[in-house]
Amino acid sequence: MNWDDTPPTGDEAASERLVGASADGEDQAVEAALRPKSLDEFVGQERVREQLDLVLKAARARGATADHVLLSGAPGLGKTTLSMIIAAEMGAPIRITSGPAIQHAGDLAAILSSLQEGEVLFLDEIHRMSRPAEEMLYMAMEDFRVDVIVGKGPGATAIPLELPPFTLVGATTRAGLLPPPLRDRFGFTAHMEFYAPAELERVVHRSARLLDVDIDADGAAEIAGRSRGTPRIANRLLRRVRDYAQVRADGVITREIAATALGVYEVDGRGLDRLDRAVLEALLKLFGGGPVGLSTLAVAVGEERETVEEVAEPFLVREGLLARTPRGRVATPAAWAHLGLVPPQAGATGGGQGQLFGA
Ligand SMILES: Nc1ncnc2c1ncn2[C@@H]1O[C@H](COP(=O)(O)OP(=O)(O)OP(=O)(O)O)[C@@H](O)[C@H]1O
Ligand SMILES: [Mg+2]
Repeated sequence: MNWDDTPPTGDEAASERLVGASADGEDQAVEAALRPKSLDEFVGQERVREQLDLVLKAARARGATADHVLLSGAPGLGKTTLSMIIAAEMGAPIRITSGPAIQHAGDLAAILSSLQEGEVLFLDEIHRMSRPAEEMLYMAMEDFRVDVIVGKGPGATAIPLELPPFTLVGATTRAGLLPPPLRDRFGFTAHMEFYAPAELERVVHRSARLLDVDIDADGAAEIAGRSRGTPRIANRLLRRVRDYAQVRADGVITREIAATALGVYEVDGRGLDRLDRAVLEALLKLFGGGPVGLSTLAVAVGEERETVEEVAEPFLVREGLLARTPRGRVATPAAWAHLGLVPPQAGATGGGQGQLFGA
């Protein structure tokens, strides 16, 4: 569970997946091209957009620098995109860095002292900043001032350094890991939710237009439905379906083309991929729907514990297909339905293990 020091194996496994939400190398250039440039272009997240619109408009009207903004939400929901939009809407330059890149307080001092007035400092993965840097940031955010320590030991002195007013935009996938003093120093916190299917359809249509891809309404709906509530995944699936439409069809993306193409890539109608389905299938077919311990389940699918827990399970839980209980992993009725299997008779539950059901 310690994401601060060692990246989990699950993270690595996630980056290879078509339905993984984190960015991988292949995505970066296209991703930049598909980024909305203004709040108006930004699809969905109505509440966040309206609140942010007010914050930015008010700051602009006062001729002031906008309040610090914290963006929290799962990977691929648009945090980096929004940070760039904030800068664009304020007509301000943006400096981009990340928590892990700031090892020492001195690194942060160097960045802060070189900011221009009104500049947006985007601090990605802010929960992974080092402790001393974090403490320096408190003062910088509140008083636009830092104390630069010169020298070591008893002879060390703190030299106060005035900073120009700037807007810190912090992004985190794990708001819960932020120390309260840091969280409290943001004037505005935007919590980004997973996108509704209709919103993802709009994302798909917009990206298709930018990529010059022909797609009909049903085709977009099919891709949206398999995108796990995440624009990054929607864009990635769209590109794979485009390839398929180009090579195996006339280039136009219809529902049938989208479904067949994503079938080739083993992304099912609900956005589950091979790993997700393997976990569900083992849970249902080998363990009668559970409860079964995580380790046992992981061995059954031939994966690491962490991979099952961090890569497959979060989405299965979110989708209401799997529950984590004190006694172990349990499948919900929706899981049986999704795999087209019949649950065991009521009353036959309890031990659960060793029963074989379905095909
Ligand atoms: N609201 C949106 N409307 C249209 N496209 C979006 C929206 N949000 C995100 N995207 C698209 O999804 C991709 C990923 O977004 P972004 O990089 O901003 O996510 P992120 O939250 O910063 O992810 P991470 O946590 O991995 O850094 C971008 O290429 C962008 O085009
Ligand atoms: Mg990002």
